[in-house]
Amino acid sequence: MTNTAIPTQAELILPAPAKLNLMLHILGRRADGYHELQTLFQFLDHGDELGFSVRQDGEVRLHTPIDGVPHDSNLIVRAAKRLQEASGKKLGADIWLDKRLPMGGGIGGGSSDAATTLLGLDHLWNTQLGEDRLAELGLALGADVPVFVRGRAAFAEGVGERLTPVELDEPWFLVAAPQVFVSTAEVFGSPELTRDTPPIKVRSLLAGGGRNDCQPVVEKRYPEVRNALILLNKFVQARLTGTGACIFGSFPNRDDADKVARQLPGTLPSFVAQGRNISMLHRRLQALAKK
Ligand SMILES: C[C@@](CO)(OP(=O)(O)O)[C@H](O)COP(=O)(O)OP(=O)(O)OC[C@H]1O[C@@H](n2ccc(N)nc2=O)[C@H](O)[C@@H]1O
Ligand SMILES: Nc1ncnc2c1ncn2[C@@H]1O[C@H](COP(=O)(O)OP(=O)(O)O)[C@@H](O)[C@H]1O
Repeated sequence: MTNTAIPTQAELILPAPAKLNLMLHILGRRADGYHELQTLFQFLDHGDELGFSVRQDGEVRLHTPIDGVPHDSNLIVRAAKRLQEASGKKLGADIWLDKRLPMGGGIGGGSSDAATTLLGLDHLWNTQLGEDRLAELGLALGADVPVFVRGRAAFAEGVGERLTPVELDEPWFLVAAPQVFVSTAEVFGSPELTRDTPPIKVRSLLAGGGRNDCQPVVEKRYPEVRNALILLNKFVQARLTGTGACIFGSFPNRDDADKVARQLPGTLPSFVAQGRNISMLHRRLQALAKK
């Protein structure tokens, strides 16, 4: 397949997969206002794609702008510059992005782009920083970046930085994207948000259960999300990922998920993808390391 967003001269092309929060509990609020969470992350085999080439002049240039996101605020550029600082490398990069994931949807596109940039440039610049340091750099960019750097499905605690890898089933998911922007800050700032869910052990979670504590708040404040949940719930148990707006349901095989996708209205864009315990990014990097 040709990729028009990424030119053939790119030295390295890597995926930036989406994630789902299969459950998300809010345990409390810290002194700095951030919320303590317990959440279960799994990757999808669907995502953005990034192309990278080394520049000798030290400049970082993203050639595919995102509407509404200034060049230097893009998480890709911020990740590249943090890596330059931390590694002391004088090299730069030309970067291209094929944006396929809906933005601000709770499926982690921006965080995943940042992690792919950290790992892609770590490879091309040969920084030798190691995964722990890269995850630390990622955390400074966003709470969801470390799980993408580690690349293993995980039970996350704290604000998402304490990760316990888990082995989950890998079902097919139908992910639908209500056409509304949900503000993460608004959801966490809502007086009606449940903030006192008791902590659970990863073992009991894997036995089934869990919910998304943000869902009632988002359903109440965003009718587009509530209506999409009502619709998808006619076919499968539907749930919010992160703070939304995306919702998902799981299926034992691709055909069943596709059948439901075909019955959704054109006003509710969706995609079908398989859950993955090892991210596509890590699979690709492992394959490169073997060459
Ligand atoms: C809750 C999750 C679950 O995956 O939601 P999604 O972004 O994926 O939907 C993430 O951890 C989101 O992390 P992150 O992406 O870093 O959050 P930001 O957009 O920076 O947060 C915006 C605002 O939400 C609040 N916030 C965010 C995360 C958190 N654990 N507690 C909070 O109180 C803070 O007020 C923060 O300023
Ligand atoms: N490379 C990027 N891709 C997507 N969003 C980005 C990027 N860089 C910065 N952003 C900003 O981050 C916000 C959240 O993006 P995203 O990661 O897609 O959502 P979520 O955190 O809900 O999963 C966007 O609305 C945008 O303003």
